[in-house]
Parts: sequence; structure tokens; C-alpha cells
Amino acid sequence: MQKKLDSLLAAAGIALPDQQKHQLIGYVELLHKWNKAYNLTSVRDPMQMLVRHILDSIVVNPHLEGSRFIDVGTGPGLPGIPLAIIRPDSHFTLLDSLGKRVRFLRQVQHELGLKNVEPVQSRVEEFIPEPAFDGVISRAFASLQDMLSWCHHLPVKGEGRFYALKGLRPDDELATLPQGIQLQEIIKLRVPELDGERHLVILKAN
Ligand SMILES: C[S@@+](CC[C@H](N)C(=O)[O-])C[C@H]1O[C@@H](n2cnc3c(N)ncnc32)[C@H](O)[C@@H]1O
Repeated sequence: MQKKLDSLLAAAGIALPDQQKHQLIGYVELLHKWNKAYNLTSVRDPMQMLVRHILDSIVVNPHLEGSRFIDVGTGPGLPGIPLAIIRPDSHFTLLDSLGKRVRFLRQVQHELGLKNVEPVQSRVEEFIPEPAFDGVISRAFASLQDMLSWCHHLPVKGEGRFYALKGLRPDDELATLPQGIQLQEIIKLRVPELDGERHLVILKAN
């Protein structure tokens, strides 16, 4: 798996310390080991997990601003765990409503020794955290409208952003953004060996 990760990282132009690469591989091994018991992902092949989960998450890293994030509807920790591994000076709250998935996240936290993640079981609508976040992140969670309406009460700093990882450019969802929210940027992401388009939508309150 190490060779495959190295070649994907090289193709993406990402350099990481060995310790972070070992943690990313350790995370894939845990996903693979516990997938059946916890029903974590439809991706069964660890090599495909590297492409569709690890690379797909970490290509977002250069576009994040700040150090305190929440990954809403994180499921098995995507994109939050890979981002927390390669961004050890940032803190990630990993939120999901399903107890089984949050139990898996606690196991990952413990086995990989991650000090910068906090798994939380809650529906996002009922979660009242503090202090404020620099960014609210989600992947495969909800339409932009639902994400923003379920997350609007989360405390986000003045310069804070909403980051939504999407497949195709979601022009129809962008046409009906709620009042008070504006589009900052849509970034086309390049994920080596992944078929199909990936986009990062960055929104901010105005
Ligand atoms: C399709 S999965 C995506 C998981 C992960 N982000 C990924 O990219 O693989 C959506 C996740 O959102 C969680 N979820 C759905 N509605 C939620 C809510 N209102 N509050 C918190 N989590 C929610 C589900 O339990 C599920 O784990």
C-alpha cells in the first residue's frame, strides 16, 4: 500500500512526512478491517480507498483557511480524519448522528494517537458547540441548501467559510443559495486516478 500511496501523492504533487503517510495507511487498514462490522463505506478495496477516500480528502487541504474545523456528516471520518492527519496543528470536530460510526472514529483516534480530533455523536441541528469554527466542511452530506439550513446555527468566525466537496459543479444548487450566504469560489479539484469530476464549493456569510 505504501508504494501506491507514494505514487498517488507524487501524481498529486503532495509531499508528506513518513509518519503522516503511515497514519494514512493505518487509517485505511482500520477502514478495511472494520468495514463489514460497522458498514462504513461501499469501497471495499484498500487501493481504491487510497484514491477515493484518502486522496479525495487531502486535495482539499491547500484551500482551507484557519485551524478549527467541523466535518459535518463525517461518517467514517471523511474528509476529517485524513485532513487531521496531514494538518496536525488544526483541530477537527468530527460529527455524525450514527453511534456506530462515532464508535469507529473513537477507535481510529485511539489507535492512530490523534490528538487533534474530537468525535461527536449528534444530529447537526441539535449540536451547540463553542468556541467558533474557522470552517464547516462536508462531503457527500446534503444539498447546499440543506447543509446551510442545518448548519446555520453553528458558530463560524467572521472570516469563517463553508466548504462543500461535490462531484459535478452544482450550478442548480448554487442558483438558490439562502439569503446572507454568498459564493466565494468554486475550485476544480484534481484527484489522481479518480474518474469523474470533483469540485470544492467555498461559501461565506455576508
Ligand atoms: C453519505 S454519508 C457521507 C459520509 C462521509 N462524509 C463520506 O464522504 O464518506 C452521510 C453521513 O451523514 C450523516 N448524517 C446524516 N444526517 C445527519 C445529521 N442531520 N446530522 C449529523 N449527521 C448526519 C449520516 O449518518 C452519514 O454517516
